[in-house]
Amino acid sequence: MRFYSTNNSQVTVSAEQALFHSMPADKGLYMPTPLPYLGVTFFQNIASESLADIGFALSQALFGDEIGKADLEDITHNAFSFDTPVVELEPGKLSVLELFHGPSLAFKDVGARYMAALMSYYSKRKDKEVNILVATSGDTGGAVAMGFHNVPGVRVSILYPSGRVSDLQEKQLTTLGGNVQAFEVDGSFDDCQAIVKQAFMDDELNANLSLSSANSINIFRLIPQGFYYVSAYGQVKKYNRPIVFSTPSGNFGNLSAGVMVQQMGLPVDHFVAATNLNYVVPSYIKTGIYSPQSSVATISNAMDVGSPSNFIRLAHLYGDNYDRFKNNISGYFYDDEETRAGMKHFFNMYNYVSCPHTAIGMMGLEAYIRDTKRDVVGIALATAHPSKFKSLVEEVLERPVDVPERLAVLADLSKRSIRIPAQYEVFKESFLHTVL
Ligand SMILES: N[C@@H](CCOP(=O)(O)O)C(=O)O
Repeated sequence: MRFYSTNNSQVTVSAEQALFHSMPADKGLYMPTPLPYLGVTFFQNIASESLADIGFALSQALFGDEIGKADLEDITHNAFSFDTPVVELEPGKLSVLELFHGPSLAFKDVGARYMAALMSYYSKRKDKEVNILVATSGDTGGAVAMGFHNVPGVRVSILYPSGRVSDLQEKQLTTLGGNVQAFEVDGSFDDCQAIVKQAFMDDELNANLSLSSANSINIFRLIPQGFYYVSAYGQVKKYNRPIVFSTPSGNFGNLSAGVMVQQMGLPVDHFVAATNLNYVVPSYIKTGIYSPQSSVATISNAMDVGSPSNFIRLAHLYGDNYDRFKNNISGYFYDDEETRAGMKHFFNMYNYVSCPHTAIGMMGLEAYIRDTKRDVVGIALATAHPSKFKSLVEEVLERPVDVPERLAVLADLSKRSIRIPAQYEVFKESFLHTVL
């Protein structure tokens, strides 16, 4: 498998180059070519395995010519020591796919840990330290910090918007130390993402350092996110009815990963893109006009993305055809008041405690089923453990929320961050000071 740039399909690079360079110099994003059609039978055969075994089977189908079987087995089994259960709220109709059983209690563990294992594999033959730059609106940072903590030959710098992540999310980014450092940016997630992207285009930085990204701009953060759609399919295929996934969305990597496995042959009937007030994609689906905006701060902060990086990937997956796009994805969005009401509704109705992002996915799914009156197996992706948003969830549901030990221990640790304005030159100077 090779990887082309969304800005120039003629130039392709190897998996290793796409992994370490993250972004092509022409400012596009890498896409796999060819995206193999593996067929429904392939997915039927692997879907009931563990997440690690699904990951292994798919990795072998995709990169088996580049990485040997035993190494791929190590990579996937090291990455996925947890599973992604489907919890049925209304059997055969409405379920949640719980993606928060990994170390950082968010779905990003899947991509971050796979990438970390892959980088460790390739890094053995590299002589230069790899500098991972990552922008986060909440969940990516924690998963990347934990996934790459103490990985030899790798240093991680996390940029996050000051005051716009939850307390426990911030602790995950700022307390590990060692090879992980955090930049607290006076700005939005989009400012953090713009700084990271500018760093990848900076000749001076690239001449001196080996820079890579662990955001979903890196195709290897995104590919493993397809594995859990397969796992979910394995858990509900017994119903033998059309499957609809509702994906809470911010940077749209999660949804792009789902569409990729669908195009490889996973039998998914339809997707719902569910967002908060950062609704540029639902708005595109409605109007055909794509118009990125400044991000709006909401209680579902991890989805506060006004200019989603992966829109371009989605457009490519549909051959830049608006009708194909809107026939396969429906869009729904919710403000904070509706999100709070949704969290209460799912608790009262099913005794299910959800984080605000998951509630948005569940509301989008309910709305799709109500609007279309289709008889489908609906699965909403549960992206983060509710305890990551402890104070909000407790306030909305008026009940205490249990915090798993691995998160609770962070509460008493002191944060260490480097505070900077949202200015590239200030970041660059400070970053160079820490890494050179
Ligand atoms: N929702 C994200 C924003 C970054 O998205 P990514 O998928 O590109 O890493 C977060 O939680 O940080």
